[in-house]
Amino acid sequence: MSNRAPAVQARDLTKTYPGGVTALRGMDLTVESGTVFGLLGPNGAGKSTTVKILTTLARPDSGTATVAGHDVLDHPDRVRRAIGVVAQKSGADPVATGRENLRLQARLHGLRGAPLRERVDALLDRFRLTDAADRQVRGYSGGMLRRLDVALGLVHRPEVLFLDEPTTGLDPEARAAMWDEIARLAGEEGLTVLLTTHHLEEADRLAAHIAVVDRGRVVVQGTPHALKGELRGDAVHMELREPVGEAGRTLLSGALTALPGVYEAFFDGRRVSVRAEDGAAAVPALLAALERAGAGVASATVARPSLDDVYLRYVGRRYAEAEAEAAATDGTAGLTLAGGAR
Ligand SMILES: Nc1ncnc2c1ncn2[C@@H]1O[C@H](COP(=O)(O)OP(=O)(O)OP(=O)(O)O)[C@@H](O)[C@H]1O
Repeated sequence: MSNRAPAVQARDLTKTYPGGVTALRGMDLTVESGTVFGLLGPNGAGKSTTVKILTTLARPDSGTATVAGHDVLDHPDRVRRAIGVVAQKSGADPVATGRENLRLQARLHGLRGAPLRERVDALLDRFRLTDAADRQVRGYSGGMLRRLDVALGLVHRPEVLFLDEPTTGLDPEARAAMWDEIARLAGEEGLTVLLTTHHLEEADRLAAHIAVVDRGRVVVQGTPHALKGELRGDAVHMELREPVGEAGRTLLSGALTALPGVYEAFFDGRRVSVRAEDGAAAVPALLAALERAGAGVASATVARPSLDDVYLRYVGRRYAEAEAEAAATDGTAGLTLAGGAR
């Protein structure tokens, strides 16, 4: 970890949109310089609103934030010079070529002549776009377009790069390639990357630190390893033959956690998840306890705790459930976990 000042610091940010939707309820964040930080949460958790405030596109109702040492409210122009922003939607001009897009961006940042050409060539090379440089962007694949977007965000050598859902809409191969690119950014260039994602696996793979966001605040943060490590033992997931009601859940929960070496039980429809000191050893007793309580079990699996289990532990519901809830409230198609909900 670096001993430089944090790249991003936010304290107690709140924001309620006109119409009464409260997006942030006391958001606190500290992002160390030179790291990849993941803001992880389901759709509607408040990630984009946080990024809008940190990139000076929105004002909080209360709270403070600094980015690259500059206060976002007092010195928005300094913040803008220090950051690169790659929005969810591409900012590239589809009828211009990749090179033209980069040249324009470089000119907007005051580059001219040889330094401009060198910077554009270096970025085309760095993001494997040299061969496609003189083709119109509208013919680019999803992966190429995302790489161009990141290159556009880096033209002026920002200290902090904001990546909003960097792999949404990419196929698995392009997503894996993008993950490599992002990992390289922080590793090689000392850049700080703040990425927002609702993709559990993405946060797990890329981020040195993760803040799990739910309903406008951070519920837990730490390294993915530490977060998973805090969950002692194994996760045992069981599928019941029938869903259980509220009263049944309390009863079953009591019966399960009374077993030796079993810590916690969570219910989600027909799914029951417990954490157990030794998952495999606990399964027979768990199955017997459920059968005794009249709940038949269709299947059981044992796994090491995942970020999904971390989410369940701190938020009290499954990640996919939170996504579905957000989609139902917003009317958006929020279920794009793409293999991440484990
Ligand atoms: N301009 C706006 N006006 C009113 N409500 C808004 C506006 N922008 C966001 N919201 C609401 O604020 C809440 C938080 O939204 P936000 O976009 O910050 O979440 P998010 O975690 O980034 O989700 P997503 O990935 O879908 O963007 C949501 O309930 C959303 O509907």
